[in-house]
Amino acid sequence: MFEMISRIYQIAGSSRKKITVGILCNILKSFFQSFMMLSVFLIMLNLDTLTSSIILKAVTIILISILGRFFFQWMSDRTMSGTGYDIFRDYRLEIGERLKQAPMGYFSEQNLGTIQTILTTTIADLEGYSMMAIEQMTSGVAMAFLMSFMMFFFNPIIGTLSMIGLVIGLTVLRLVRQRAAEHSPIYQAAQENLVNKCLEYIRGIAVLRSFSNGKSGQQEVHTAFQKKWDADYSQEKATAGVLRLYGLVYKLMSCVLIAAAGILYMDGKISLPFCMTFLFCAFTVYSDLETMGNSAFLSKKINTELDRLEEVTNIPQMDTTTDKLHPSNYEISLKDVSFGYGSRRIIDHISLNIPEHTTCAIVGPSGSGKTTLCNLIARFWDVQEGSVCIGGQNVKDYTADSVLDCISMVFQKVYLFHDTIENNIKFGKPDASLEEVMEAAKRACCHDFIMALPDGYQTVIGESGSTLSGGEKQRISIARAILKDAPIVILDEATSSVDPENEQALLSAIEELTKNKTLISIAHRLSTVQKADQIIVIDNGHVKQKGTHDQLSKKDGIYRNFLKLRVEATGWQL
Ligand SMILES: Nc1ncnc2c1ncn2[C@@H]1O[C@H](COP(=O)(O)OP(=O)(O)OP(=O)(O)O)[C@@H](O)[C@H]1O
Repeated sequence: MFEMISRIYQIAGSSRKKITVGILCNILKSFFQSFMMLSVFLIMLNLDTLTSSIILKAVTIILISILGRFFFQWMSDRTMSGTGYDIFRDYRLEIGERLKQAPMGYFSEQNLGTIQTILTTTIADLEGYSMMAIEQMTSGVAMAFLMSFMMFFFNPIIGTLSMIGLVIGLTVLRLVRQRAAEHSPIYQAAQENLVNKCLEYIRGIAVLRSFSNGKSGQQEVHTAFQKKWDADYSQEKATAGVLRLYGLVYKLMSCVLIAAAGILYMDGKISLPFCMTFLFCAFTVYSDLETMGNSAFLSKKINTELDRLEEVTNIPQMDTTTDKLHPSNYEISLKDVSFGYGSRRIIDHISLNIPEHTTCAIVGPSGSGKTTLCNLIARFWDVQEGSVCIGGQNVKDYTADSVLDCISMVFQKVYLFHDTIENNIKFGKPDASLEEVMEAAKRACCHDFIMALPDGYQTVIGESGSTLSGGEKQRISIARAILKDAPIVILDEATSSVDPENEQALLSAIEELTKNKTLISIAHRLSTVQKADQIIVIDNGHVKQKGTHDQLSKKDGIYRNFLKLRVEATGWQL
C-alpha cells in the first residue's frame, strides 16, 4: 500500500503538495468521525441522570463530528479529485516528449500496441483510480487506528484487541495484494494483446477480406478477446475469495470486541457506560477498512500499471545534447558507417560524399539497405560505427529535431493526418499563411484538385488520407516538403506506377521540390537515376559502385544488370 503511495508521490511532481494535503484531510476526517464515540460515552455515562445540558453537549459533539468530517471530506475531494488527472496529463506530455526522442526502432508494431494501451487504458485507469485508492486506504487505516487508540485510552485490553484486529486485517490484505500481483501482469498483457490484434485486424482488413473473407483475422481477434475474458475471470475468481475473507476478519473481530466488552462488564472490570460505548465502537471501528479491500486490490493493479508506465518512460533516448545543428553548408558525408538492427548488420563500412546542391541516386536490390542509409542521415537512428556529417558537423552531436530541421523527407508510404488539407500541408511549416500553403500546393501540382474538392483547403482528409488517391496523397506530401523548404531533400520514390497524367504532375512536383537542394533519392525511375550527379549502388550493405549514369552503364556490374532488368520489366529506354 505504502509502495503505491510513494510511487505516485515520485511521479506527482508539482501535485505532491496536493496529495499530502489530501492525505492529511483524510486523517482529520477520520479523527472527527471517531470523535462521535465521545457523545455516545457522554450519554451512557449520564443515562440515569440525563439533563438537557448533557444532551446539548452530546449533540454539540455530534455536530462538531459531522461538520468536521464534512469539511475535511470536502477539502480532501477538492484537493485530490482532479489531482489524478493533473499528474497523468503531465505524464502523458512527458511520454510524448520521450517518444519524440526515441530511435525509430522503438516504434515496432508490437510497441505501438503497448504505447496505445498505456496512453489510453492504463493512464485512464490511473487517473480514475489512483487518488480514490489513496483516499480509501488512508482514511480506512486512520479511522481504525484512531478509534483503537481512543479505546486503548479508556481500556487497554479492548484497545489492544482492536489493534490486533487491524493487524490481522492488514495481513489478510497482503494476501489480496499477492493475488492481484500474480494476476495484474497477465491482465495487462491480455489487454495489450487485444489492442494489438484489433489494430492489426483493422489495418489489414482489406487484405484479410480479399484473401480469406476476413475469417483468419477474425479468429485471432476472437482468441484475443477470449484471452482477455480469461484474464478478467481468473483475476476476479482469484481475488473474490480473499476479499470475502478480508471482510469476514473484521466482522469476527467486531464480535470479539463485543464479547470482550461483555465479559469485562460481567467481571466488573468496566462499568455499563464503557461497555455500551465499546459496543458502539465495535460496529464502527473497521467500517472504513472493510471498503479498503477493493482499494488494496487496486493498489497492486496500479503498481503493475506504474511498472508499464516506467517501461515507456525508460525507452532509450537519442539526444544527449541540447546543441542545435546550424551548418554553414549542406554537404553530406558518411565516413566508414556501419549499422545493424539488433545483431543483424545492414550497413557495412559505407563511406560517401554528397556535395551541396548535388543529386545522389541510391539504387540497389530490395532489402539492400537504401532506406536504412537515408534514415541514418536523418538521424532516425544513430550509427554504430563511423560518422554522418552535414556541413562537416557530426549529426550525433546535435539534437535530432535540429537535424530534421535541415531535411525534408518524402516517403514512399505517405502519411496524412485526419485533418484539413491546409493543416496537412502546414505540417511542414506550422506558422505558414493560407497563401503560402496555396503557393506550395500550386508548385506541387495539387492546387487544382484541392480546389475541386467540396471544401477546398478545408476539406478534412479521412484517416491516413483514405479519401484521396495515391498520386494525390503523394503530391500533398510534396507540397508539405516544399513549404518546409529545407536545404536537404530525401526522397523515396514511389515504386507503384501512376497514370500518365498523375505521373507528369508528380514529376513536376518533385522537380519543384528539389530545385537548388542537396538531394538524395532512393530512385526507381530511370529519368531520376539518369539525371543524378552521382549514383550509389548498394548491395548487401556495401557500396558496390559509384559514378554517373554514363560511367556506370558502360561498366560490367550490378548497375548494368539492374538497368537491363528494369528495361525488360518496365520498358525503360536508355
Ligand atoms: N526496423 C527494422 N528492424 C529490423 N530490421 C529492419 C528494420 N527495417 C529494415 N530492416 C531490415 O533491414 C534490411 C534493409 O532494409 P531497408 O528498408 O533499408 O532496405 P531497402 O533497400 O530500402 O529495401 P526496399 O527497396 O525493399 O525498400 C531488410 O532486410 C529489412 O528487413
